[in-house]
Amino acid sequence: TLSKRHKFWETQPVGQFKDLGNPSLPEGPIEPPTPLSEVKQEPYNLPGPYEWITCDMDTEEMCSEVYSLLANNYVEDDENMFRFNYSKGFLQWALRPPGYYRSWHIGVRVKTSKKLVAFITGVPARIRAKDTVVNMAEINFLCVHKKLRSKRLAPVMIKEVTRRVHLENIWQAAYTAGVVLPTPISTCQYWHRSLNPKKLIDVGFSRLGARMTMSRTIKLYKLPDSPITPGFRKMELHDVPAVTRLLRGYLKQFIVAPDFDENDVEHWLLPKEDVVDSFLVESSETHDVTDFCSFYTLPSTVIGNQNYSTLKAAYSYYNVSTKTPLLQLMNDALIVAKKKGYDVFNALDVMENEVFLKELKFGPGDGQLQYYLYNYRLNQALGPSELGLVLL
Ligand SMILES: CCCCCCCCCCCCCC(=O)CSCCNC(=O)CCNC(=O)[C@H](O)C(C)(C)COP(=O)(O)OP(=O)(O)OC[C@H]1O[C@@H](n2cnc3c(N)ncnc32)[C@H](O)[C@@H]1OP(=O)(O)O
Ligand SMILES: CN(C)Cc1n[nH]c2ccc(-c3ccc(F)cc3OCCn3ccnc3)cc12
Repeated sequence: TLSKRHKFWETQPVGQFKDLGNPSLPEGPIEPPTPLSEVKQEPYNLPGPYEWITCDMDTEEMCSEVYSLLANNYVEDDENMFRFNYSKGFLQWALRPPGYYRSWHIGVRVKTSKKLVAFITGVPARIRAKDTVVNMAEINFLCVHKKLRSKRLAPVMIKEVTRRVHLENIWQAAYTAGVVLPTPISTCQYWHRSLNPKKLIDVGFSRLGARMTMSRTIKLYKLPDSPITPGFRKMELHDVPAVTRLLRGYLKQFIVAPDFDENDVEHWLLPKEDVVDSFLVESSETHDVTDFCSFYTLPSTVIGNQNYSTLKAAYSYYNVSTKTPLLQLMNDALIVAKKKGYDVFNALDVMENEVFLKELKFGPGDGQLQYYLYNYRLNQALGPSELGLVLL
């Protein structure tokens, strides 16, 4: 990182590697807002054959085009064995939260063929950094078609989404990536818990442990048929106020976390089939909601395997334990995920997750997820357990 030149990122208001040793720089915005009249009014120039398109995710046709671009060209693991396969329903959910801007769903297409060849998105979010709640854009789904890589298209995409976010008078952003850029606010490790070990070994996701047979491995990961916590049930619409109170109280302990209100909780955490699952523990005597757990559904395409085409993966989302031990709560989450046919349950070591990762037989993944803020300086990097933010 110190030797690498970041010709684009060195021009951006982000923590720079050269500033790492300099603790006296003030925390907070790196650059002041620009007067709206001075924000560039017209889109950035694209290379000749390409044009911008604002992607209306409400239309089935556009949603399908975005789905296919990502399904074929989005993030792969380091060994190019798996590629994220976000579903159309998931993308519509992820991109249309309360207060979303259609103009922040940005595509690049070929002028002649109209083929979608690149994409980047932002959604509005209120993020608290220490004691300051900041209106931010969460940037995601940056994707350039495999055939158009290494042509410096990504910096143009990033500048264009930045321009459109500025036009809405928002000056900060949050994003995560598997690559190291100037400069992570936190580096997190991802972990995997096998639910269907036979399939995971067949597709090469996992390997049979030394001195382990397949039947011994299946036994090792076996789970009960039903959750064991009394009062454990699916979240419903009428639970939104109680879950919001529970979650807001819990997230206060983290240095960076979303500032969810009831509208946000209704959108992000109410169960949606094959998109997001959420459960809570309601005390039978007091009817209080004492605990909460959730995971989102993100399949991965298995690249080039005869027997399987897809890996069904659940990703730990937001979890709160105030009465049920987190270990027991997350074991119930594993049990329902297994029951629903998931092959693997993934989690980052953020929040208090390290309490359950080893205990519940998660294994460490082969990479890290870097967290970033744009135009907002924090003077020291955060440990994963100081982070209360999960991006999709
Ligand atoms: C106030 C509002 C602000 C809003 C904006 C905030 C910032 C939002 C930032 C975006 C957050 C997105 C978060 C997100 O979506 C989650 S991270 C997932 C990103 N997508 C993928 O990995 C999909 C597969 N890969 C691709 O499609 C391409 O490889 C991409 C498009 C990734 C790069 O296309 P390419 O053809 O391979 O490369 P060039 O066009 O030649 O460009 C090379 C330059 O791009 C820099 N680069 C590479 N990967 C990056 C990444 N993941 N973030 C940021 N920058 C990235 C790289 O360091 C270099 O700059 P440098 O020379 O300075 O080092
Ligand atoms: C977060 N969101 C921005 C998508 C995203 N972009 N880049 C990434 C790099 C890692 C993870 C990740 C996050 C949590 C997790 F448990 C496993 C993960 O990746 C496994 C490796 N992998 C990559 C693709 N297929 C499998 C997500 C992402």
